[in-house]
Amino acid sequence: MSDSDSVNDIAEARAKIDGINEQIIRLIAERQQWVAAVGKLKKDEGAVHAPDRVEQEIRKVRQLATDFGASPDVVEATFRAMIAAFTDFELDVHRNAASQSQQL
Ligand SMILES: C=C(O[C@@H]1C=C(C(=O)O)C=C[C@H]1O)C(=O)O
Repeated sequence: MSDSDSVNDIAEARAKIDGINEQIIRLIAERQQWVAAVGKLKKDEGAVHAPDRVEQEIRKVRQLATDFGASPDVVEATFRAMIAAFTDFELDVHRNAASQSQQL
């Protein structure tokens, strides 16, 4: 398979993108497990939103993007969207865990 600078077949480039999507989703699934763990450990719903932590992560991922040759703006936008979705997910996990512990 040719590299991204010399590829001249859209289907071949898209097959690469599809393979990368699969790797990203594997990592998202792994990330989800850890976000769920955090959601169970937080004391209350107010703690689920952690804006200082989000900004700290954004600073880190922008630097990592630069180190790896990715666009910091694309990486920031991607992470802001992902973290927003995970925060909603974490809120569900936290609520379920809280209602289960009330039933015990
Ligand atoms: C996972 C956490 O909770 C939420 C989800 C985050 C994420 O997906 O990175 C970051 C901050 C919070 O909005 C956390 O506080 O670490």
